[in-house]
This record gives sequence, C-alpha cells and structure tokens, in this order.
Amino acid sequence: MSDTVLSTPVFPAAPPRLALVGNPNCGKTALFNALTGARQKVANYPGVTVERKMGEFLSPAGIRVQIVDLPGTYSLRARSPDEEVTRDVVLGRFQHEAPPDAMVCVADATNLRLHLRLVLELKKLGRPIILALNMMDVAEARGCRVDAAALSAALGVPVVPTVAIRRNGVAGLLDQIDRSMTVMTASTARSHSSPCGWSEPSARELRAYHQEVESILAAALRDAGRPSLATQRIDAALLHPAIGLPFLFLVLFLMFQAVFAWAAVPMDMIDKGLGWVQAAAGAALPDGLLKSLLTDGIIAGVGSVVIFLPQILVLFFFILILESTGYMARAAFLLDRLMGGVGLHGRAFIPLLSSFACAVPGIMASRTIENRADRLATIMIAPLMTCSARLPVYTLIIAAFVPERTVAGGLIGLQGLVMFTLYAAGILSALAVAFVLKRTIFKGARDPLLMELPAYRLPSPRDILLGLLERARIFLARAGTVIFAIMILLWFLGSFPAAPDGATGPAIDYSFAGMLGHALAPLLAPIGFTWQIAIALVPGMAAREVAVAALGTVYALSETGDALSGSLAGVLAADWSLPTALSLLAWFVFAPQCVSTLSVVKRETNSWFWMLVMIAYMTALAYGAAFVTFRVSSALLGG
Ligand SMILES: Nc1nc2c(ncn2[C@@H]2O[C@H](COP(=O)(O)OP(=O)(O)OP(=O)(O)O)[C@@H](O)[C@H]2O)c(=O)[nH]1
Ligand SMILES: [Mg+2]
Repeated sequence: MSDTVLSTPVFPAAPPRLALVGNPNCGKTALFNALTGARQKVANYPGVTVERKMGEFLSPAGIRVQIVDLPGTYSLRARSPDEEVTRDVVLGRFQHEAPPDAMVCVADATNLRLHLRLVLELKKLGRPIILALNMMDVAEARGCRVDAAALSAALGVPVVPTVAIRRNGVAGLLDQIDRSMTVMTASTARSHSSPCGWSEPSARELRAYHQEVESILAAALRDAGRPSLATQRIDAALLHPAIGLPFLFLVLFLMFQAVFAWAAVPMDMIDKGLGWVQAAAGAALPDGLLKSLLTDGIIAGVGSVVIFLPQILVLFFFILILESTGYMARAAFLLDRLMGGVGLHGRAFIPLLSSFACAVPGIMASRTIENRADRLATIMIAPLMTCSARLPVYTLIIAAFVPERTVAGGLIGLQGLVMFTLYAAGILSALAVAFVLKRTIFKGARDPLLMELPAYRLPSPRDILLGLLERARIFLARAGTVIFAIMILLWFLGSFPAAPDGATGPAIDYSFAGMLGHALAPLLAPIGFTWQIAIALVPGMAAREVAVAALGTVYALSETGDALSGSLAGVLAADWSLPTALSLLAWFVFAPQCVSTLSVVKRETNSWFWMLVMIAYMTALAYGAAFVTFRVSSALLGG
C-alpha cells in the first residue's frame, strides 16, 4: 500500500506520452517490454509489431509516463499499413489523440548509417527527442565503437546507450527520460497538441540527410567494427542455392514430426489424469444432472481440448526458435521465387508462416505488404494454412484411424506423415488459390522483395520459456472460458428435453442438439458426416478446437452406459467409417470455421465483401473436397 502512496503521479491529470520510433528490428518492443514489464512479441525479423501498443511505467523520479510502442519504419513516408500507423501516431493524425510529447528514437548501434536518417527526419518535427543507441552489447562484441557524447553533440539530442534485453540495460534511458521530462514541464513544451506539419522530403533533402549522416558518423563513430562473421558463414550454407530450400523443407518436416513424437508422452499423461478425474467425479457424485454436467459436459468437453496442450507447445517451440534466431527472414527469401511463381509477394511468407500458429496474427502481419492487391491475396489465403486450433481435430482423427507404425524403414512415423500431408494440402491449396486470385481479381505487377536480413542470434532460453508459458496461458484460458461456456451450453442442448419414458436410444437423440443434428444431417450426408458431427460443427464455428470438445460431449452423452468408456479416439474409431474420417479431415483443411478470423478479415480489409467472399469460397472448397474424398475413398475401400 505504501508504494502506491509514494508513487503518486506528478502529472495526475495527463501523464506525459512518449513514443518509441525507429527502423524495423532495432529493439523497440524489447525496450517497451523492459520499461513497462509488458510481454509484447519480440522476434528477430523486421515487421514484428504492426499496431500501436500502449503501456505505462514509473520513472525513477516517480513520474508516471505513458509510452506507445510502434511498428518499425524507415521513414515517415509510410508505404504500408503498419508504417502508416507509426506516421499517424507521430504526426498526431489519429482522431482525439494528440501527438506524443516526446519521442524515444531507437537505433541499432551496429547499423547507424541506416538508422540515423530517420532520426534526422524526426528531428525536423521539432519535438523533444531522446536517441536510444540499442544493441550496444552486439556493437561492442563486433568492435564497433560509438562516442555517445560526440553523437549527442553532433545531433543536438540526448543520446543514451541501451541493451534492451539485459537487466539494467535501460537504466540510463530511464534517467534521461526523467531529465527530459523535467526540462519539458519547465518549458511547458507539452502545451502543443496540434498535429505536426510534415511533408515528404524532396530528392535534394534526401541527399542533404545523407551528407549530414556521413558528417555525424565522421564525428562520432570511432570504429565501424566488423560485420558478424558467424552470420556470413551460416548464410553461406543456409542461403546456398542447392542447400537452402532442402534445408528449409527439412526443418518444416521435422517440426511436424516432432509435434507428434515429442508430445506423445505428456499427452498420454494428461489423458490418464483426466480419465482418473472423470472416474473419481463419477464415483463421488450421485447419478443425476450435476454428475452428467460435470463428467459429460465439462470434463469430457474441456478435457478433450486440454489434452492437446503439449502439441501446441511443441509447435510454438519451433516457431519461436525460427523467429528468434533470424531464420524466419531467410525462409522468406528462400521461398520468394516459389511464392512469385503463383504471384504472391515475398513478404507474404511471414504472414503465412504465422498463420500456422493462428490466422489472426497472420492476417495482421500482412500489414507489412505495401501493395493492396498483394495484401488482399495474402489475407484471403492465410486461413488455409493449418492453424494450431486445427491440430486437435487432426490429431484426434489420426489417432483414431491411422495406425501407429513407421514407414520408410522405420524412419518416418505414419501418423506424422499423415499430419504432414494435411499441412501440405493446406499449403498447396493456398498456393493454388493465390494463383487463381492473382490472375483474375488481383492482377498487377509484383514488387520485388526488399527485406533487411537480421544477424543470427542465439535464442535466449528465458524468452523461449516465457513465450511458451504465454501460449500455454492463452490456450488454457480459452479452454477455461470460451470452450467451457460452449460446453455447458452444448451439454444443456444435448440433455434437454429429456428422453420420453420408454425411449430406447440415448437421451441426446431426443434433445435440442439431437434435433439440430438430425436436421442438418441430410445436408451433410453426401459428404459422409454423421448427425453427431453435424452437432459438433455448429459450436466449432466459434473456434475450431471446440469441434473436438463438442464431439467429446456429444459422444459422452450418446453413451448409454455410465461415463465415456475409453478414449474419444477409440469411440470414434468404432462409430465412424474410414471414409467419414477422411472426409472430415478434408473438410477441416478448408472450412472457414473461426469467427475471430472472419472478424479480423473484416477489420483489416475494411469491408464485409471480402469477408463474405472468404466464407463462400472456403465453404465451397471444404464441401467439394470432403465430397470427393468421401466418394473416392468409399469407392476404393468399398465402404
Ligand atoms: N543482443 C541484443 N539483442 C536485442 C537488443 N534489443 C533487442 N534485441 C533483439 O533484437 C530483435 C528485435 O527486437 P524487437 O524488440 O522485436 O525489435 P522491434 O524494433 O520492435 O522490431 P519491429 O517490431 O519489427 O519493428 C529480437 O530478437 C530481440 O531479442 C539488445 O539490446 N541486444
Ligand atoms: Mg516491435
């Protein structure tokens, strides 16, 4: 409590607002996190942050300061939607939002020549600026020496060295913020709140900036240091024309194998634990509604999703490693030619790869693409990438229908291979859809890929661990809120009205959910779906993994005996034919089954039209693919 009293803000009405501005990948978000204690996403490629994020911290002198983290940009001449966000915040063009009181310009100390140009452009705005020379640890290791005092004198702004990822690495910056705030309040520099004037620099001004940067460097750069030798060596191999692509495919293939292999043991443990809880709850409670709600509704439903936590974590482990080492940007270059073949922009790679985790951040990441047609094409195909919420569905069906054995002389697990095929189906169909889109609605020349390749960096185990914990938290929070609520609703719909006296089938047959399932069944019969699947697809609209939870609950309620006997996979294996299972897999590769994705498409394209186009084309693809799969496999298997 006493802390709160001590920290009474000096600016009770409106805390001063700072903005973090700088080139992409120089460590702005890392600084933001260090200052505010936030956990915004930090990764080693340009274009990680695509929207503004607000935070607050208390300076050493007890001033409450607001700070906004911004997308990286090379200039206020914003070319892409993420850069426009930065420009609009800096210039105060957002409605009801004054420009920031001061800017913390962040520059990568190892690449000052590039980064100082933006500092000069920002200085022109006449607002207070502090220059944070970030990545000083890397600069020192490479023998790069910058004289901060000389740089400050030449630039005419305070300069502080920082190491955003080190404990105490921002102490100097905090002190400088205090000093600047005091000067600002004394001179009432904060009174201007009108938007700033800014005009695009002319060619002559650009040349002048260039010369000014050179003279500043001559005064302040004592030693330019060496480029990272390790990065050059690794790139010589990993970007090699013959080795590059095969290596990339190997990495992706290993990732999908690992999702299966590494997660097996912990998943088994969770499964056993849940079975035990379900049995214990079943034994402890008297027969009745409460017991059914708890065991059939909540434990069977939510539990059937929670079990997939280990797989989600293995997948994110790989994605985090790719992102933090700097390999992600290389992968974009390696695939640029391939993407160009179907007309996609090279920058589409990062949004598409992020969509493996979730289409929502993937679609947001497409903001870094300048050209609107290219961006729309990327947004339209992003949901075809297999997101992590589809993993539970795939895994469940694979575990039920694909035998656990190895092929290719014991090297490759068959289940992992099927999983890889499903991912490949998503990727290939995305490329095919892009190919069609770019030749019909989104015609136009394709810009070349220009992207700075960051130096390779060893991922910090702490960051990876925190990243995984964050993912686990998000996943469990979803299971505990959205899925939990839907399961209770579904249990209710599946239990009422109760079966009439003398009914022979399971009670769910007579319930609302049963009625709905039976009503939808004729529509889905041509693709081989049972009425239980029809029920599960409806709540599955909220989020894909809910379909698994719903199957868990529907089958638990369909059991005529006590609680669900055996695992859900076992029940499905007994109830479905193989063609039905394959058809459902095909459906899930394409179906537009996630409300959050659709709403982010609406927001990012600023149009209902594209959202509806997405729903229409994906539903048509899903139904068509499931139909063909069901018919062909039925014919082949004689089912
Ligand atoms: N060694 C070292 N690494 C740093 C430092 N600051 C940031 N990094 C790393 O640099 C990379 C980029 O950091 P971010 O904070 O995501 O950069 P950003 O400026 O927000 O990037 P965008 O959002 O893409 O514009 C990450 O891998 C960070 O861990 C630093 O001072 N020293
Ligand atoms: Mg950032």
